[in-house]
Amino acid sequence: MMKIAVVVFPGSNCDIDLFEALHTVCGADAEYVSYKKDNLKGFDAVMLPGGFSYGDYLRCGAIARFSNIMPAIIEFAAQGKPVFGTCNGFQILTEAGLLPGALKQNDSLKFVCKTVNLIVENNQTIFTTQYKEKEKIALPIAHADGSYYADEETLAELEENQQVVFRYAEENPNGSLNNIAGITNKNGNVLGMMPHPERAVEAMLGNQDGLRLFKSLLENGKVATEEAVR
Ligand SMILES: NC(=O)CC[C@H](N)C(=O)O
Repeated sequence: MMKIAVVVFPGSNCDIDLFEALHTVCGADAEYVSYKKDNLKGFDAVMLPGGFSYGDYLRCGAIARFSNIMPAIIEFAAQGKPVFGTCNGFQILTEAGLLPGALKQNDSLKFVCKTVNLIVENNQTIFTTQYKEKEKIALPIAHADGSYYADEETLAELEENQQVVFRYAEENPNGSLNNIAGITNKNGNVLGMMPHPERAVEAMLGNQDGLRLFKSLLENGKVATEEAVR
């Protein structure tokens, strides 16, 4: 079974949701890993939770990116192993240079907390095979800095390589360019997204649209990891 690291930074507040989605709901082998650690030995995938790491001082994710654990995450990603970041996790991945572009303050200059519709633009990533192509799903968002920005050249490249995985459907809640809600790196093994799939995994709570993201990874991730180390 895949072993998944849930990295905890000072100020993370979605780490428990992420852990429970993996462990309790999916029955996966998940483990909390402190930002103080300097290695990811024995893990097959790494997940960065949402929250307010270092109180969002300077810029969201800008301080967390200098944590002890980051060189190990960068190396892990370079080996082609699965790395996932939601919300603040996405911000940390862009700050660390593992994903292109940046997350700016929402156009409204307000914190936005609601459920939005998304289109699954790429269901061929290791994180999305259980969705249908162009499927419309609903996921919660909760952020102040979710406006995706990249220069024109980078945007064109993202579109051409099918790196845009999730796009806001009818309504763009934050001003993201090209309605981008989630992207992968060129290799497809690093996914960052502003919406929170871990908050939509239980029928009792009214939405299970996030569940298939974790199930996709659990189904495909082990293969991806084995291919990466070969
Ligand atoms: N839920 C989150 O991870 C929020 C991320 C970040 N603190 C923001 O407000 O943009």
